[in-house]
Amino acid sequence: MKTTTTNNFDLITIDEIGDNHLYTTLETPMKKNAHKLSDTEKKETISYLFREIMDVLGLDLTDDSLKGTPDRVAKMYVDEIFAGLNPKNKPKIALFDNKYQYNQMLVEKNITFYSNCEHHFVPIFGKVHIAYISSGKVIGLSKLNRIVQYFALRPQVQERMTMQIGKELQEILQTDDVAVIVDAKHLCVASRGIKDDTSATVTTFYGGAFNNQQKIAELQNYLQ
Ligand SMILES: Nc1nc2c(ncn2[C@@H]2O[C@H](COP(=O)(O)OP(=O)(O)OP(=O)(O)O)[C@@H](O)[C@H]2O)c(=O)[nH]1
Ligand SMILES: [Zn+2]
Repeated sequence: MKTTTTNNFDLITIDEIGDNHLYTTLETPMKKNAHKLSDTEKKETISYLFREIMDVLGLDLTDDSLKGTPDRVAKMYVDEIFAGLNPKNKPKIALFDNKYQYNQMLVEKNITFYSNCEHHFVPIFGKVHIAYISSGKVIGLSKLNRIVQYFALRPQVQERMTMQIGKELQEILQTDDVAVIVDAKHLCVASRGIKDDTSATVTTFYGGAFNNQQKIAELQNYLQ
């Protein structure tokens, strides 16, 4: 087991857990060879299995409204709401030189995201706010949204998604000076279980210069 320390976080790299898991604490836990099936094969299998679930629930799969649902769900999982599980869908990032030497924080706020809770497979949704200070490169604004979507389109927990976005941006932008704030509603809390539809969950990632009360206060000011 290797331990690496970056910013405030201890990243524990666990090389092998059991027979078929290979992940770090920051990565979405994936089994080995997760992508050896083609997208078509994944959809065929999911459709078959979802049909079984519907059948067990007693639904009439000959009904014209229900009969296409297994295929719809399979397509939605693979092509849409879980597309971020497949590295081939990672966005291509355009960086530009910071020729204008803009040296203050850039804040992209209110990025809408929809994800799904990995414990219950029901939606998590809300806003992501991102800030960074350039170390020489600037990123195309829309790419910030695309990075958020990539990590959101997986079964998630909010803490991991927040960290994944923050670490990815630090790597791409070659700077520690990155902040990520996620403000989200969890339908597993709102629509079932405890059924609290007023609470929200806030998670933060403050790297480098953002580990500073003044910087955090400045950022909070822009978010009001
Ligand atoms: N920390 C964290 N917990 C989450 C997140 N999404 C869902 N959860 C929680 O995961 C927990 C799973 O708890 P369990 O007791 O195994 O599941 P459960 O019996 O369905 O729990 P209830 O939701 O309390 O009915 C619940 O407390 C959820 O609220 C997340 O993003 N982060
Ligand atoms: Zn949940």
